[in-house]
Amino acid sequence: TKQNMVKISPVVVFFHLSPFSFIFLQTIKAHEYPDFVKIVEVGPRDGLQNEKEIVPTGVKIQLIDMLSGTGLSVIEATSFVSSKWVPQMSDHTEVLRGIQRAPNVRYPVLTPNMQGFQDAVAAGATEVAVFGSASETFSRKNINCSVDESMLRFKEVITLAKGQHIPVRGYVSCALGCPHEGHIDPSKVAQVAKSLYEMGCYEISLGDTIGVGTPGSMCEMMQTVMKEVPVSALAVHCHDTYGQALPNILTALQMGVRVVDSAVAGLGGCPYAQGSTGNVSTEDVLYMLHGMGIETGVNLAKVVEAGDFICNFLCRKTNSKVAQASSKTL
Ligand SMILES: CC(C)(COP(=O)([O-])OP(=O)([O-])OC[C@H]1O[C@@H](n2cnc3c(N)ncnc32)[C@H](O)[C@@H]1OP(=O)([O-])[O-])[C@@H](O)C(=O)NCCC(=O)NCCSC(=O)C[C@@](C)(O)CC(=O)[O-]
Repeated sequence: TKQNMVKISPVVVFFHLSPFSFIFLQTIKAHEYPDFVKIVEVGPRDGLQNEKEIVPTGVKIQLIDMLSGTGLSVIEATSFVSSKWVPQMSDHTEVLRGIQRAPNVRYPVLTPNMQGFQDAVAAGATEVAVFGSASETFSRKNINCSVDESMLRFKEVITLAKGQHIPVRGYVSCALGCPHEGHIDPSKVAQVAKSLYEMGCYEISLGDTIGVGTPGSMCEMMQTVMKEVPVSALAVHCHDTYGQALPNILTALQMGVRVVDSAVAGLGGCPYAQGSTGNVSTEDVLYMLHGMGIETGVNLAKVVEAGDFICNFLCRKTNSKVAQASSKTL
């Protein structure tokens, strides 16, 4: 049963993967696994933003439309950032205007500042996300300003969004490590997450931008952040560089997280985080959750189809282990 899994899984996961197992086993307070987990699909944005060859707008639209028919309730569609910085997202307006919006699906877009927010709203955005960082160096390289300056920009965006009843999600990048600074103190993650939450972000997604975290560091970071932000408002966003994304997600679920970001076919990587590989794949997350008896409302086979579509276009093998396995067994 789910309850039994809660009892044994911390032992299995922490014993094998973390040198700090015993410390964390003492301190972790396992929650019962939830009946339902919300998946935030970030493939069309985080998945594609790092692609060197420009993906045609029609392909992006078709991918989003296919994902809209899978049962996903949130699909991050694009970002309203500078085309000079991220050319792949320069067709943001056309993408947002071109998709067939399904009635029960939300399509948030990234907006780093007022210009991005205004352009997004003009293109029809009804939900946005601001993205900060727990690393000072990453913040400068990613959005060209300090962490404190970014908070001032986000405050403006959030205030305006609130006035227009537009929900704002917040990201904290480098929550488990930075490509430039290495270790990031969990208290810094907690501080940025708290600021975003207090400014009015309804949900804070904690990003392991370069996929270096382990269940040990995830547990420590979550414990610190949960002192400042209610766990019901937290999501995890794991990249799979070191193959730790699923155990990290499982750890977050054990600690009460109920929202998981993932990308179809495990596409992705941040253009300002060299060496980081794709996001955890939506297919692998779904397979794990469904296997644990946790519902997501998402049809795995349809997500695999969407993954096939984009991988065929990119002439690339999927990063999803589940999609690879199912193509052999089907
Ligand atoms: C943030 C900016 C825009 C600041 O860019 P900047 O150059 O510092 O901006 P500026 O205010 O100095 O303006 C300079 C020029 O940029 C323009 N500009 C200014 N703002 C915008 C805008 N919103 N959209 C379009 N254009 C914009 C502005 O109009 C001006 O144009 P010019 O007069 O030179 O022709 C820039 O640094 C940028 O676009 N950075 C890219 C950030 C990005 O997309 N990173 C990847 C996403 S984050 C991520 O992947 C991590 C995440 C979320 O997935 C979680 C995780 O894994 O950790």
